[in-house]
This record gives sequence, structure tokens and C-alpha cells, in this order.
Amino acid sequence: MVPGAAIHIDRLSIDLGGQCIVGETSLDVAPGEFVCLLGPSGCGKSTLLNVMAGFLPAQGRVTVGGVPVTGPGVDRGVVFQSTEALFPWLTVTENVMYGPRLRGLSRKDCAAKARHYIDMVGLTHAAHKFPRELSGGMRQRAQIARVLVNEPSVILMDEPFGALDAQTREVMQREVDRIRRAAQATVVFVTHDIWEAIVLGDRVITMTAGPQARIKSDIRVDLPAPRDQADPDAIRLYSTIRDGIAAEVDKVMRRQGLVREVAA
Ligand SMILES: Nc1ncnc2c1ncn2[C@@H]1O[C@H](COP(=O)(O)OP(=O)(O)OP(=O)(O)O)[C@@H](O)[C@H]1O
Repeated sequence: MVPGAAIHIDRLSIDLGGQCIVGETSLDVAPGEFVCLLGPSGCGKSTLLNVMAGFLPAQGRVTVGGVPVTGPGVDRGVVFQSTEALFPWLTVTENVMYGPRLRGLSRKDCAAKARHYIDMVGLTHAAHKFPRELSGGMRQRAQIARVLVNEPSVILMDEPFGALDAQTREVMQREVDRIRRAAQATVVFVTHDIWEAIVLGDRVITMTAGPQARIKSDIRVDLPAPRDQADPDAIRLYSTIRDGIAAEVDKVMRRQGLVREVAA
């Protein structure tokens, strides 16, 4: 297993479609850290993640394990919200073997690696199935196994559980917590769900509303594991984060003329 790598973002700004989406932003993520990214809808969370993945260019500097990011690489695995990323004509095992095969590993080594990561995500019983035969949660597990098999030092997750029902989402949160400890990777996890961020994150980072979004707060989650939503400290943290994001949403609505000041 490859240990997690540090991510270093230095004075990054991202322009898309002639607009500055993310204004000058710097951020350091320590090796093995799990960082959750929250913010108002459309502020640029996915865009920032896509730059870390090497899918989008930007001004400034991003390094992973000290190496500048200039494009996609196997050191960074990306898990998307959509489970369409799986190849529908391949079984779970074949999907998971795909990356290592592409990198030239022998069929035997690929099969052994695939088995290991399929076991890790709890899909042993469904290894021979096709994506259409899997539930949403199982498909997400398969997607995670397909990323882990490349043994990335950084895992970038873009609302991976956004399309799942509440119960499956909770199960998957516990699973991701277990898997990331086993895999030791550094994780950046985009979510809309404040509780999800508190349950999973070592740090919760919130962004301001765009355009020119920036980091608004960077909070270390110093709560015992497993995190308990009834813990008064967790509830206080939830309120702080919720109020911060609500203030940003309010700013956007005022800018768009959707909220009128009430005359005194
Ligand atoms: N390829 C693109 N070209 C132009 N603008 C883009 C492009 N991709 C994203 N944007 C814009 O960048 C902004 C940020 O989008 P992004 O998807 O990163 O936000 P987000 O915070 O992840 O949103 P959400 O929480 O709703 O998923 C939006 O205003 C979006 O319209």
C-alpha cells in the first residue's frame, strides 16, 4: 500500500468561460489526512477538485507528494457521484482489473490485486456481476475498488454518495472511513452534507460563494471516533458550519435580488 501524499496548493486561481471561478487560494493537506470541502452550490468545489485531479488547468501551483500536477495521473484516484463511470460491459472484477491491465501488469497479478480490493470494499459476493446487476451502493463500492486498485496516494471524491438513499449513504460513510484507514491514502472529499463532512473529516474546509470563491473557514474536527451526531460538540460544530454557509448563500441571493432588505 502506498502511503498518502501531501497536497500543496499555492496561490491557485481558476478561470473558466472568461470568469474567475476560484480566486487566489492556498491550501495544505497533510499525508493521510481526510479533508472535506463544503460550500454553497456552484461555488467551485468540483472545479477545485478537478484541478487537483489534473483535469483542468489553473494559474498557481498544485503539487502532490512534491510533484507538480500537470495532468491526470495514477497517483490520484477520482471517485465521481455518477456510477456511470463503470464500464457496463465488464463485470466488477474486470472493471477493477482494467487499470492495472492498462499499466501492463500480468493477468495473474491484476486478478490478485482486484480480489484484494474487491474484498476490502465488501463486494466479494458480487465480483462476477455486471454494473446493471448492482445496487447504487454496490456500484459505488465497485468504483472505489477500481480507484484503490491503482494504489493512489491521493483519493479525490466528488459527492460520491449524493445519489444514494439516506440508509445506504450512512453505511457507505462508515465503509469509506474504514477503507481510507486501511488504504492510508490522503482524501479530499466534496460534499453538500454537513453531517457527512463532520462524520468523515479530519478537517472541514468551507468556501465562500463564487465568483472568485475562496476558503472561508478551515476547521479541525477534534471529536472522538466514531463521531456521534448527538454529541453536543458535534452539534455546535454543525451549527457553526451551517451558519457560515447560510451567510454565503444569503450573499448570493441578495446579489441576485432574491432577498429584499426589510425596512426598519
Ligand atoms: N467548463 C466550464 N466552463 C465554464 N464555467 C464552468 C465550467 N465548469 C464549471 N463552471 C462554472 O464554475 C462554477 C463552479 O462550478 P462547480 O461545479 O465547481 O461548483 P460546485 O461548488 O461543485 O457546485 P455544486 O455544489 O452545485 O456541485 C459554476 O458557476 C459553473 O457554472
